[in-house]
Order: sequence, then C-alpha cells, then structure tokens
Amino acid sequence: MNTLEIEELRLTLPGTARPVLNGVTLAVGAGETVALVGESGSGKTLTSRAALGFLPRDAEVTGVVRVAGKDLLTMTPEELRGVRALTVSMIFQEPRTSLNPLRRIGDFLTEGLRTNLHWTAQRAGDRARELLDAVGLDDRVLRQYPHELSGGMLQRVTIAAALMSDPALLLADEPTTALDVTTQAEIVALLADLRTRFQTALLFVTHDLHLAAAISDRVCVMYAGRIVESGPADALFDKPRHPYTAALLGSTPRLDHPRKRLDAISGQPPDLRTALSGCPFAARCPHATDLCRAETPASTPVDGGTVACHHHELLSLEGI
Ligand SMILES: Nc1ncnc2c1ncn2[C@@H]1O[C@H](COP(=O)(O)OP(=O)(O)OP(=O)(O)O)[C@@H](O)[C@H]1O
Repeated sequence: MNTLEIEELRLTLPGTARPVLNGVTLAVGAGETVALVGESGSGKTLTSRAALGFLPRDAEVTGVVRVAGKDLLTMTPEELRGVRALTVSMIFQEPRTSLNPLRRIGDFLTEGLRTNLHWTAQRAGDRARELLDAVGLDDRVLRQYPHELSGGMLQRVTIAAALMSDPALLLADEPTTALDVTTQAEIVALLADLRTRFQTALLFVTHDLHLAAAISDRVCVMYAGRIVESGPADALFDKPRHPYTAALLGSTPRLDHPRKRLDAISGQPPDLRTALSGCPFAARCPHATDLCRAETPASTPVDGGTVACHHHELLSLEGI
C-alpha cells in the first residue's frame, strides 16, 4: 500500500476562472521520496498541505487524499488531528516561524508526544535526545531558546520535531529556501540520510528540478495546477518528455555546470483569473500546434511514469 495517494484532486477557490488544482494524481510509496516540482503558483504547496488535510476553508474540493489507506477528505476534525499528530509531519520553509520564541527547544520537541500519546517527560526527553543526535545536534540544545540557534540548526530541530512521532509520511515544503547555500547542501544531505535511516516516505516540494533529482526516487512536475510529467528522477532528468520539464531543466543553475548558459522560460504561467482551454503550457511552448491550443492533453502512462503532452512521442524521438 502507498503511504500517500492523491487521486484526481480538484480544488476551486471563489473568484477564480479555473481550478487551482486540476485533477492532481500522485502517490508516494512506503519509504519512497517523491519531489513535487514547479514554478511559483503552480499549486505545490496546496497539494502538499492537502496531504495534511489542510485545505482553504472556502475551497470547493473533489477527489481523494489517502494517507496509509484512509481518506483525509472524509475524516472528522478529531480524526484529522490524530493524523497530523502521529502519521504525517511537515517541515516548513522558514524554521523560525514554526517555533515559539519563548519556549525552550526541549519543550517544543517533547510536547506533541506528551500531549497526544501521554508519554512521560523522561520517555519523551530520551526520544528527543535520540533525534537530536540523528540530526547532528548536541543535546545541550534542549535547554536553549530558538534565538540562540542559527537558521541551519533550527531547521535541524524542526526536522527532529517532525520525526518525533515516527510518522509514516514527511512533507518538506522548500525546506532549504531560507538557508545559505552551504547549509542548504547540509540539510539536503541530512534529509537523504534520515529517509533511509527512518524509512519515512517523503514528499519534497521545490522549484529546483536539479535539487529534486538529487534527493528523490521519483519526480512529479506541476504546471498550472496539473501534474504534466512524472517519472523516475534520473530518467526524467536525462530524457524529459514534456517541453515544460525540458524548459525547467534548461533554466535552473547546476552545481556541476555553474557557468552553463541558462535559458529563461519565456512568458508567465497563467494566473488564476485566466480560464484555460487546451494545453496550459501551449502559450509558452516552442512546439505548440493548433491541437495543443484546442485540446487539453490527457495524462498518459509512459515507461515508469506519465506525461500530458500531445506531441511527447515525436518530441522524445527528436530529443527535446
Ligand atoms: N487560500 C488561498 N486563497 C486564494 N488563493 C490561494 C490560496 N492559497 C493559494 N492560493 C493561490 O493558488 C495558487 C497556487 O498556490 P501554491 O501556494 O500551492 O503555489 P506554489 O506552487 O506552492 O507556489 P510557491 O512556490 O510560490 O509557494 C497561487 O496562485 C496562490 O496565489
């Protein structure tokens, strides 16, 4: 059984001309890391928050969001609280905003298990020390306050906190964006190490396709509320099938080719006030034809993944 299954998730917000999520389907297997990649506004955060059962209050939602076999969209608030406390944890972009500045790190780490599972202070403290060690921090941190730690140390603390309940699924939403480049690399290496050590499924949200390929088993590429391509990370990286994936690869700096010329993707992603017909990427795609502008391509299974492009077979042959 997959740890996370999202099927045909469609989410519409009031006052918009099209759904902000438009039939998102993705799965994360037990212990697997899947990256969700796309430009700002493509719907990555809304998708990952849906895996915690957090949806905008005024949204119209259809589809299925199953965690460990149970559909979050039909759960009672009480059941949802249980899932968030024990089964799914989230690591946020900016660690400082997820910690209370007035509370010691030790209290922050242990309060969930003490409240939700009624663990004793001793037992929860032992678990906190074990996890601080796993994330490379000394247990003196337990007595410190957030302002005494650097951004990188705080992100390690929030990762330890996310793992305290031994969750089946970890959601990481741009967890390195607020950090400097060296610390970013350390946090990515740490997450890669922890996912094998703790066997936690990980959904990693990022706008950086190279980072996604480095950390994940599979990648889902999002554009305008849809998954336009998914597949094994190395295959998608070596041989993208969707013109948008190819364009994203060409526009992201690479650590191994820092001087390579970058090609910006021309145009802007469509905003939510624009109704879309046809392929959502057609207006920016160098390969678009009348068919693309008229008909929305369905997501089609291909070797180990999916692609939603009318011309993917031809483009794969030509090597986009
Ligand atoms: N509660 C909300 N009310 C209105 N619009 C929203 C709400 N939440 C998200 N949106 C809009 O939905 C779209 C998708 O948002 P989302 O945060 O999922 O994008 P994203 O891909 O994560 O982008 P970023 O990388 O900038 O965080 C955006 O246009 C955003 O402005």
